[in-house]
Amino acid sequence: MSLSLTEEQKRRIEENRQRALARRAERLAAKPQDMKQPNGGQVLAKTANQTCSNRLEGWQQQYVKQGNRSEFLHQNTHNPTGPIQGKPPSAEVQQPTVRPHGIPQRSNPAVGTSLDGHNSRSEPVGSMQNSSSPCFVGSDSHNKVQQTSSHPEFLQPSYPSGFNKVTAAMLSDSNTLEQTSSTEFMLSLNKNGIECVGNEESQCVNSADWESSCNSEMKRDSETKNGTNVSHFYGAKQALKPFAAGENVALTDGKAQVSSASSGGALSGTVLLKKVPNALKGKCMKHSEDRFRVEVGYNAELISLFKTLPSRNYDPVSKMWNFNLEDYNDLMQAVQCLPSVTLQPLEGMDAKDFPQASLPSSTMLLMCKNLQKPSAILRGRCVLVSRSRFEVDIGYHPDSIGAFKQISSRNYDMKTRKWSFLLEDYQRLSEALRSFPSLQVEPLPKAVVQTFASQFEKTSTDPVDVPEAELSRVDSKLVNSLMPFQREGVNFAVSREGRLLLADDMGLGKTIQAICIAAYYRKEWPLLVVAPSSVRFSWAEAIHRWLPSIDPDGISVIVTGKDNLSASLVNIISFDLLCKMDKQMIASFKVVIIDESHFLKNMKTARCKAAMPLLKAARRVILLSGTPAMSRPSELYTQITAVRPSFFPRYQDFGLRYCNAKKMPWGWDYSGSDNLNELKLLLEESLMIRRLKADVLSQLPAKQRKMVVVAMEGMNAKTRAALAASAKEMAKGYKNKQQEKEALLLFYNRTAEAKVRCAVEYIVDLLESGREKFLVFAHHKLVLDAVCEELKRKEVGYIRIDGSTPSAERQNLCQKFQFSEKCQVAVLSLTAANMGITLSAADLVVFAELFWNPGVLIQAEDRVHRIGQSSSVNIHYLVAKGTADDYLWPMIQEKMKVLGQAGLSETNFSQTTESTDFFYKDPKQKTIYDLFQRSFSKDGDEVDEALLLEACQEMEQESITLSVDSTDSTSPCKKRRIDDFFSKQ
Ligand SMILES: Nc1ncnc2c1ncn2[C@@H]1O[C@H](COP(=O)(O)OP(=O)(O)OP(=O)(O)O)[C@@H](O)[C@H]1O
Repeated sequence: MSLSLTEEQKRRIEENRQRALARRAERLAAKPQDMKQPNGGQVLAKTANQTCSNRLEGWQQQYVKQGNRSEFLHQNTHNPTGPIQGKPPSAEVQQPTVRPHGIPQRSNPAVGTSLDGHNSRSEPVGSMQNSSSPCFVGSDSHNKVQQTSSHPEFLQPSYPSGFNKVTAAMLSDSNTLEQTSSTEFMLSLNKNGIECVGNEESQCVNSADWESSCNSEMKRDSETKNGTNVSHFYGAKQALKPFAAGENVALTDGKAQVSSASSGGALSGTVLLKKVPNALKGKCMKHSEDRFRVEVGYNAELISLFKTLPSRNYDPVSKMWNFNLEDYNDLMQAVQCLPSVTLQPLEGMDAKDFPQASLPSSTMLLMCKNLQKPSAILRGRCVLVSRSRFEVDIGYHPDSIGAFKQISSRNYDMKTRKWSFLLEDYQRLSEALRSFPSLQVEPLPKAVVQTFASQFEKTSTDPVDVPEAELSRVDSKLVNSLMPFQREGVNFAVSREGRLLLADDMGLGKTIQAICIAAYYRKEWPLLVVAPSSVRFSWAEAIHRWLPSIDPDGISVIVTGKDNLSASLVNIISFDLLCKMDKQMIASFKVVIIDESHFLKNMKTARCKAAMPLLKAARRVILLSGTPAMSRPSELYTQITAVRPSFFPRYQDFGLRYCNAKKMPWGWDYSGSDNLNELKLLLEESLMIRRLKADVLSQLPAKQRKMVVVAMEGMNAKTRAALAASAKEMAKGYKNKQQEKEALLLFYNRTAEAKVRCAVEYIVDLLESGREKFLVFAHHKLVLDAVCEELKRKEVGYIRIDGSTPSAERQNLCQKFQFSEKCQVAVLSLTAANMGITLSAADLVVFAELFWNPGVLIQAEDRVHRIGQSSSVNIHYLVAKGTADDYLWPMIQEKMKVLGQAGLSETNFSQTTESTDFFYKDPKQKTIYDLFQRSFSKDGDEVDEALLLEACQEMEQESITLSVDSTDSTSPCKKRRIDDFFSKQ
């Protein structure tokens, strides 16, 4: 007999069933462990799906925007309802194909495996199907993917029914759980999170991409008003993004139990990590009763991990970390997050002692969180190491090694442990490295790429020969005088289109080269020369000397702010006056020479501010400096920018690359240095030429004398008047020789007073230019005192030897100058220290004052130019116009000829020094010159003979001993006689 139910009964039963179901659903929500029940997953998944439905739109929009995954979009278009509306809810995971080498090929995110046992491949709709779908929450007994409930602390009651904290975490954090096969999840942690698996090209993102996408997603998330903090995964890119601080790691999903269909057994709670093939291997060893240590090589991630363990201790001797056994399990579990490390367990403790199946403890979560921190990103950089090769400077990163090995030009340096490649492989390698999101590799600077553009395209490593410049348009006198290396300098300049930094060592003739380069561009003149004020007139002289085709009237030295700049063909101006000039007028110059360009090293100075716009506007920029940077690369920045404004438009870029720039509480510190070899290569290729004296010594004379015409405009009115009066008197003539001599000495004395300021200024400029050791000779106490005072004021180490220095002390002073680095200047009396001492540690001698006896001068020069001197010696004679120098200088030259002929001077003075034909245009001057000649020839004969005799004796002495002679061989008696003669003031 069949028992048939009435309609009413059926309705009531159905109502009760519904109520029961509802109660059960409530119970399930309250008791997460109940989710193990078959229906639990469904309930949960349904809720999740509903919750996430709003998000789907955003995700789709993102893809539309990206133009990516069109196939997926197409499928969605065909089934607009998708599983959310049209199908029973299910949590689905993606099922990528497995690539031969074991790394799974990421499949179309639309294709996945449903956790409820439905293979979503057969279902075209995949709105929640990508690997990181928030719908990965449900399970049943068949699909072997279960949401465990053994960690109730992960539940968050305020979540909608069916949500636990794990689910929420998955949803709220765009984590990176990837299913690598239908049965296994692969959580491939890389340096900063998840390894890129599958098709790198389409899926890997660099952190910059990620950041921007993350920002937009965060924005979208914050706009969600569904009452939950859940967000969703946005597809492949999102799944692959690196971890960021504050996220829950995919390990959270370790709460999910993943079963392996292939193995047939469930691995409860396991998150299987794919270790890279050449993972770093280490082992745990017993350290003490309650501690263990880890013996392993360097791995940045591992160290980050170690640092999260409370009981950590680093032993600097063994360079190993050890821990309390209490932390053992946590460590071993967390190590599973690191694909690049494997650790052998402690002896006697099997894997079962720290079951992989156990869910992550809070410590482990903390550790994994720490792994997500940006510090876990492995940072490195590409650095140029030669004209044709670059190096990738990163720590150990197994994946990138694989990429390196794909490049045929690779080279591994065992010493530095760095890989280098030909520049032509740069692009390829950069692309490969970009695919590792855990890696941040700073590229080569734009300036390097620009400069070595040809090397990026070809394999040739030969430097391109600099073509010979066609110099027929330049005065032949100049061209014929160029030494071979100077000619090369000019060729370089022309090949760089007249924009360069000529950084030859001091005394190698930068002036002649600069004049030649400027003359090559003569059609673009007027020419502007900016120089320290102490050498402005020397520039006028040099231009007059080397370019005789220029009318001397066309060369003007600007001495006051009122002078008309640009009125002449050649304009010479000091840095200081440049600041006072009209900016528009300054900017009109197309050819500019900057002498001692390191004067511009500080961009905050007025001189730099005045010069930079001028240099940027000019077509040809010729910077001259023997010491472009004296202490740090930051000093080069303005000079580089002056020549190539496009190289480093931002100081910070330059600072970060080459100055090891650091952010300090007070601002940026650019005082360091970094990548200097690259900087050198860049500069030499693009804009700088530098030869050292040693490089071209064979082309240089043993001594190079230079006349430096010092500017006298700073002379005070009283001195000027006194000098003029003296000259006027002398022009009248004298009744007797005594009067003549007295007048001359007075004139000489006043000359010293007039020159002292310029001489000091010149010495200061030399120091500022980086001259490390040099001699300064002067005759008058006034000048010696002024020089010493200034050195003292500037805290420059010096020695002083004059008539008052006891003989015994001279030796010590000389030793000090010779061997102490701090002792930079030797201030010497022309008559008291011109012989018997050796100061060959210097290779420059400056004569602040002239002297009528060339024998004295040559002897003075030879304090440096003597045995022990390996360099070419530079001699600078400071000559002041309108003073006694006008007469002394030609007289000296004439006498020098005689000494040269007598073999007493190694070099012929007149051949190596510059022309002096600007003297004696006025007949009165001729009268005075005759007076000088007459007086000093007659009265000086005796003295000259005595000096020459002593010089000969000294030379004999030197040739016998061939050793350093630092004793004063002049007898005190003779010396006094000579001193008396010359020091009558
Ligand atoms: N080719 C040349 N022919 C003749 N004299 C030369 C030549 N080259 C350089 N000199 C002389 O050598 C001396 C040094 O030259 P210059 O002053 O140009 O050197 P520099 O490189 O500018 O040195 P610093 O950096 O000290 O200023 C000068 O007297 C100059 O006239």
